[in-house]
Amino acid sequence: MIKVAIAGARGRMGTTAIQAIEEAKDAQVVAALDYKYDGKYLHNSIIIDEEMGIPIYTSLSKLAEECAPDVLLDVTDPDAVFQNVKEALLLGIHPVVGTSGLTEDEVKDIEGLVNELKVGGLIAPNFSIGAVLMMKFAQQAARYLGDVEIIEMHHDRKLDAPSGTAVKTADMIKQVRPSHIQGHPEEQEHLNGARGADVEGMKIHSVRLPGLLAHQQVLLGGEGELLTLRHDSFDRKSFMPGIMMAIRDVVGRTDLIYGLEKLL
Ligand SMILES: NC(=O)C1=CN([C@@H]2O[C@H](COP(=O)(O)OP(=O)(O)OC[C@H]3O[C@@H](n4cnc5c(N)ncnc54)[C@H](OP(=O)(O)O)[C@@H]3O)[C@@H](O)[C@H]2O)C=CC1
Ligand SMILES: O=C(O)C1=N[C@H](C(=O)O)C[C@H](O)C1
Repeated sequence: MIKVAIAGARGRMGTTAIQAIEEAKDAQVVAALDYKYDGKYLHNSIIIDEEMGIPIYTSLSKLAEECAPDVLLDVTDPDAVFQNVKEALLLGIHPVVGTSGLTEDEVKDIEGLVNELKVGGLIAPNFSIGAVLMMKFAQQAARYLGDVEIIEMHHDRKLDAPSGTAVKTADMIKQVRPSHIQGHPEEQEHLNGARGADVEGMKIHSVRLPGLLAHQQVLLGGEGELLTLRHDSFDRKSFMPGIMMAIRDVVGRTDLIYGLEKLL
């Protein structure tokens, strides 16, 4: 049985992940890591005092001592994730990270620590299999259609922009297409941000609206043609098969995996 602790258990992803892990035969949620509610319990998404449901800890070392998790699933926010992952590694707990907003330097630091401690970890900017396929297809297509714009669209409660998925997509495309200026070389922005964020000439546009969950379009233009790749997550359940795949994989690892596509 794989013992999982969840940081961010009270949140939207945390709540859905608890259900998915509890439904699996080979994994169980043993504790929640939080920054408040120490000593309380999370039961059916409610914080209670009685000893029922998932115990909440504000200290990962105390949590580790009392619950001995194999994995820490982090679905918190960009300010919390780096510290949580470092502490988990130092305690010998395998981190599975869904939280977006880690910087390139932070990912490098985590990789250094993973290699030094030989405690494997996994960071997935997107756990949805469909989104991972969309990113792979975009990478494949960008070999031939090298002018790319990414439009990512999310719910308006999202803290970070651009999304981790858009950053990872641009990252994967960077590996197969030479950096170059897109659009007119003398184009001018008459309103700041009109052309979006720039990654080696690729543009990323972030949309935030109520009603949306997680959506992305990759537009690849060529002479007289346009290829549009689109993925939509309509429910957070779309991320659960990827999360379970990551939890099962990471316990046998001593390296860092960045991107679920490495497991497909
Ligand atoms: N990789 C993927 O496939 C996916 C990744 N995500 C990412 O997952 C993260 C969470 O998303 P979502 O569930 O929608 O966000 P929510 O805001 O619903 O949940 C985040 C939770 O983390 C809690 N939290 C904040 N800081 C800490 C901390 N230090 N320790 C423990 N808990 C903490 C928050 O508490 P409080 O409410 O008190 O602030 C909140 O309950 C985001 O970064 C999002 O981008 C989301 C979907 C898919
Ligand atoms: O905040 C979200 O909701 C999501 N965040 C991730 C991201 O930043 O790419 C993954 C998914 O898009 C949902």
